Amino acid sequence: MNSFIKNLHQSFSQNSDQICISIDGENFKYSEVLYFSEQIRHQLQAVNSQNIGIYLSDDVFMYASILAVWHEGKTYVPLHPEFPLSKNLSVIQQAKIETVLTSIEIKDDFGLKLIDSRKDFNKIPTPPKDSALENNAYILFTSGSTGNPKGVPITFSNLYYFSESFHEIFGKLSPEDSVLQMFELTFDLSVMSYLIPWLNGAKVVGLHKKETKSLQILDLLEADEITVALMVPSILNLIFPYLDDSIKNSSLRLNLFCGEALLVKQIENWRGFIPNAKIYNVYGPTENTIFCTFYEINENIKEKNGIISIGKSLPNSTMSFIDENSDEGELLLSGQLLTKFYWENESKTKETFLEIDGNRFYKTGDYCLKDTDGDFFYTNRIDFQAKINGFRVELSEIEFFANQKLKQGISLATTSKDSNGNDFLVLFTNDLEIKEQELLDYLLQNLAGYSIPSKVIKIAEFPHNTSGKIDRPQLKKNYNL
Ligand SMILES: Nc1ncnc2c1ncn2[C@@H]1O[C@H](COP(=O)(O)OP(=O)(O)OP(=O)(O)O)[C@@H](O)[C@H]1O
Repeated sequence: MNSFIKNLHQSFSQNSDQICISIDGENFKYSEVLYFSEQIRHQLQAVNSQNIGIYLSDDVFMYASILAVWHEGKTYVPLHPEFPLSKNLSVIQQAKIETVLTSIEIKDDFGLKLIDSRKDFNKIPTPPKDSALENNAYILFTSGSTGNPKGVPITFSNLYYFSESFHEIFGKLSPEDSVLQMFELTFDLSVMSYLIPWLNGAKVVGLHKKETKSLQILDLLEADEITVALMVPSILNLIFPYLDDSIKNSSLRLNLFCGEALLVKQIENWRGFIPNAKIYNVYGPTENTIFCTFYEINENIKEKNGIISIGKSLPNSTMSFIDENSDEGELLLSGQLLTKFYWENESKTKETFLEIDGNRFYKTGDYCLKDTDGDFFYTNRIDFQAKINGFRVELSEIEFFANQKLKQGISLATTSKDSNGNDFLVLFTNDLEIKEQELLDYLLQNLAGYSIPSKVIKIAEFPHNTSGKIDRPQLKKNYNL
């Protein structure tokens, strides 16, 4: 049994009477989740192909399916009911999926063998099958906003090192911990949110879809006495309207943010609500297993342009720039958390990974800076960089000054092309009160003329993608930009 599966298996046996999953008001013990997973395994035994699709909504069977796939020595590939059929089909085709675990009625005909996760065969648990550490635990297909979705295979070894690093920096959890799990399986922050609790006998509290996400999160934090939560910063924008100075949450002890730039502004509003929590900004791409940096947010927050530092590397991962002597540039990642390649996509692999002196590096596409203490700062995605009339414009700088002027909410700067093919700047904000002219005047006092947006668009709410991040392409599409 590989050391990752061994740790997981041990935790399931040692914690059999603890609550493993709590969802939609129902609690399931570790022994029960294991039991469900054995029923699914029973059906998987007849399946030859390695990659198994999971097409389930948030219920206990979704989690049991993951365990079943791993215990059978196979790899899971999440599909998504909210993805367009063409994307699900592209994933199925690329990953050569022949079997899908599901319990919801699939209206789209995938032409595949579908396994109902809920069938009961009265099977008692058997030990996990042997599988190598180098086998893939899951393959995630990224959003593909820039073309065909690309598959990122993450091995048991990657997960083993991630969990070791997590425990070293944040400490082990205990069966007394309740961990909020608000992500779709297609987004790898879900993996931290169920895996770390599973390895420690803690409770995973899942979100169910019926209610508004923001309200549900606030409710669950309180009612389930959540102690650990990983969130995307955007969720704070949705939660803020419901926060009240008189309400405090006392149970949350560890709150991690990942996935997008975290703003000082957002944390200042939030930290008063969770007085007992240690708050960290963590950073990382899917290609380097969930996240690979950490920065603890204390009284004196390190920031650049209002964006909080992403800090230093987790153990088992490294950060560097191509030019060793420089303290800025495109961030490169290397180490034990790194995927080996894009799934069956040699050209993309060649384009994105570097080999220097026998070591492999991943080019993140993120422009970063490093200070003299060795703390890193994310500034922008290189492909988001704008050129206006030949001048390089930092979108994050425009957002920084705009945010200073806003009374509430945040701003998001983007570019579009006019009919002559020239870039122009657009600023979105969800502060409906702010007067456009006041905002532009303030920007004029602080920025060069070419950095002033030609258009300010006020919106009640930013669109979010299935990962919960602000959906920039959708936002632009909504306004024909
Ligand atoms: N703490 C953070 N601060 C700033 N940016 C972050 C942080 N964490 C993650 N990111 C951003 O998210 C990216 C990784 O996200 P992910 O792997 O989910 O893919 P994506 O780039 O959002 O989407 P896709 O590749 O599917 O189009 C990072 O490269 C970085 O740009």
